[in-house]
Amino acid sequence: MIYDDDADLTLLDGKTVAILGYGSQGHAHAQNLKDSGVNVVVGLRSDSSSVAQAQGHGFEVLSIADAASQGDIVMILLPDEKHGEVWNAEIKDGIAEGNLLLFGHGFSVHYGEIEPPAGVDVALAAPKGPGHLVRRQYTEGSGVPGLVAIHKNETGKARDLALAYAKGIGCTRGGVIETTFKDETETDLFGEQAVLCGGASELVQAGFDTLVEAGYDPRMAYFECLHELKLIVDLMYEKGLAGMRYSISNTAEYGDYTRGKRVITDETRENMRQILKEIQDGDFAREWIAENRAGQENFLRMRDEQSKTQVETVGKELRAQMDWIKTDFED
Ligand SMILES: NC(=O)C1=CN([C@@H]2O[C@H](COP(=O)(O)OP(=O)(O)OC[C@H]3O[C@@H](n4cnc5c(N)ncnc54)[C@H](OP(=O)(O)O)[C@@H]3O)[C@@H](O)[C@H]2O)C=CC1
Ligand SMILES: CC[C@](O)(C(C)=O)C(=O)O
Ligand SMILES: [Mg+2]
Ligand SMILES: [Mg+2]
Repeated sequence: MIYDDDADLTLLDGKTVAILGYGSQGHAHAQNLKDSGVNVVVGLRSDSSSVAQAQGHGFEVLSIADAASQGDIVMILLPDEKHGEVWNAEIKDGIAEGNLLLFGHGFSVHYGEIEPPAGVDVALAAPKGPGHLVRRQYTEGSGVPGLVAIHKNETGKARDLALAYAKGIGCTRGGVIETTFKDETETDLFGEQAVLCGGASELVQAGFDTLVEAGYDPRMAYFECLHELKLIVDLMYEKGLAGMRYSISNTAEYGDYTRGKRVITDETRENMRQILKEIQDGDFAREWIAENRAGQENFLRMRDEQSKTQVETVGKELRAQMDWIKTDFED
C-alpha cells in the first residue's frame, strides 16, 4: 500500500495539470489539486454547461485542445465512450513528448480506443469512489482510496508523478495500490456491474417490488430496502461484515446466514463469473462502444425508464423531508 508519506507532491511544483472534463471526477480532481497547491487549468468544449461552474471555482477554462497542449500532465476525465473521438479530434496533437497523459479509468487504453504516441508517459490514477465523494472526503480531511498503474514510462518519471497526482487528489490518505491498466479496468467494470451499481440496484429494486407486490406500504418498502441499506453499509465500511453483524439483532444475523445464500445463489455466482468473462474477453466493451456508435438509444431509454420507477418517486418525497440528506450535487 502507498500512503501520503510514500508520495512527493512537490514533484508537481512548476507543472501545469490540465483536467479535461469537469463532471463527477473532473470537478473533484481539479479542486482537490488546486487546494493541494497545484497549478490546474480545465479543458471543456465551449458550449459545456460546466464552464461557468469551473470558472466560479476559480479555474482558467480553455478549449480541450488548448488545455491538452498547455498541460505538462493531462488528465482525461471525459466519459469513457467519448475518449476515442475527442482524443483524435482535439487531444492527441497537443500532447508533447515527455509529458504525462493520465486517465481516471483504463477502459479506452485497455480496449484500444486510444493509442498514445511514442515518447509520452501514460498512467492512471483511479479513485475507488464516485467523484462527488472524492471531493467531499478531501474537504473533510479524509480521502477515497485509489489505484495507480503505469502503461508507458518513457521518461522514467511516470510512477512518481502519478503518485504525486494521487496524493494531490487525496487518494494516498485512504491508500493507493499499484496495479496494471488491465486489472484496474476489469475489476472496476466487474465491481460496478455485479456489485456496486448493477447488483446493488437490482437487489434494492427486487426487495422493494417484493414488499409492494405483497401489499405493504411503498414508503415502508423504501425505508427497509433502500434507506436502511446505507446505514447497514456504513457499518460494513467502518467495521467489516462481522462488525455490521455485531450491531444487528441475533434474529437478523441468523436470517442473514440462512437466507442470504437463497438470494445470492450458485446461479448468481455463475452469472457473476460470466459477467467477468465478458469483461475480460472484451464483449462488454464491444457492446458499449457499439451502443454509442448507434447513438445510445437503448442506454437513454433505460435511463429514462429507471428514473420513473415507484422506488424513485417514493424516495424523492421521503428524502425531501430529511433536510440532512444532500439532495443535489452542488460542490
Ligand atoms: N464517475 C465517477 O465517479 C468515476 C469515473 N471514473 C472515470 O472518470 C472518467 C470521467 O467520468 P465521469 O467523471 O463520470 O464523467 P462525467 O460524465 O461526469 O463528466 C464528463 C465531462 O466531460 C465533458 N464531456 C462529455 N462529452 C464530451 C465531449 N464529447 N467532448 C468534450 N467534453 C465532453 C462533460 O462536459 P459537457 O458535456 O458539459 O461538455 C463533463 O465535463 C471516466 O474515464 C470514468 O470511467 C473513474 C472513477 C469513478
Ligand atoms: C462504481 C462506479 C464507478 O466505477 C465508480 C464510481 O467507481 C464509475 O465508473 O463511476
Ligand atoms: Mg469504480
Ligand atoms: Mg467505473
